[in-house]
Amino acid sequence: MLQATNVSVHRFNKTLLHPVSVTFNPGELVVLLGPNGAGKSTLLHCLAGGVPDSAGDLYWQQQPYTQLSRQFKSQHIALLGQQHQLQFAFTVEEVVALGRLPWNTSSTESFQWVKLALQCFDIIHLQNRNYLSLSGGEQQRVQLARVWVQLQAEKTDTRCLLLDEPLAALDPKHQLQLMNEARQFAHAGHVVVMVLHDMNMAMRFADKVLLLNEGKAVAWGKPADVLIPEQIANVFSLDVTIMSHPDRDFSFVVIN
Ligand SMILES: Nc1ncnc2c1ncn2[C@@H]1O[C@H](COP(=O)(O)OP(=O)(O)OP(=O)(O)O)[C@@H](O)[C@H]1O
Repeated sequence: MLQATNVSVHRFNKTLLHPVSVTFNPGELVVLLGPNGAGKSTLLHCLAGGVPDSAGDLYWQQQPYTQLSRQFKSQHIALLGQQHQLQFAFTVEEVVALGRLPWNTSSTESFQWVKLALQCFDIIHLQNRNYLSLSGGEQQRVQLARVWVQLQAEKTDTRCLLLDEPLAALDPKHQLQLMNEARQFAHAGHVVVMVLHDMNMAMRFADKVLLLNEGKAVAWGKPADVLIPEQIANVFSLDVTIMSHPDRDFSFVVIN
């Protein structure tokens, strides 16, 4: 369980994130939604423990972050931010293997996880390619594979995957694959929190949605309870209709 208590960020005389308290349970995929500048990435980075000037408290499985060793934290909590800067001509396999750095596992075991990740994110055919020569979407899949291997272990204790706009640059098939993979990982007993702009992906895949606006958490709950026309009008200034899928058990948002 990941618990944030009164987490806030105040910088340059501006409150980027007003105090927010929220608990992310194992087994749930949570989507952070909100307009540009709402504070989604700021909150996600706070959850990763990577915002030194944030206030409030963070707990992983009831333990304060401040008591977790760096190695334990990076074996249990992985963040994929929006930007990945890599200057060196590593191969795809080498970039994915960087995710194994927090682990002292044998190279054989590491290689097995890397191989699985290459299959899982459909990049096995790119394995020996120079990362810098890949397209944006291919690079994104490599980075997703890197954070995925960071959390893999024989032990089955709870882990936490934090993804900032992971669908950006992915084509529709790979978007769907990623959402299925993330949901499967969450439902296996882990915590998954991701920032998305796609309300329909949230409707379909999220167990819960946290809606942010102007640095404040404004709604929290099941997607169908949060993503209602009045709320969407207030937060996104959009006029929408919610429709049910004719054959499947989810609704979707149509912008009028
Ligand atoms: N270092 C900084 N200095 C000043 N303002 C900042 C800084 N970092 C972020 N902000 C501001 O904080 C606010 C929240 O930013 P954040 O990146 O969390 O938004 P977001 O909801 O993820 O937006 P987007 O959907 O555009 O990615 C924005 O108004 C942004 O301009």
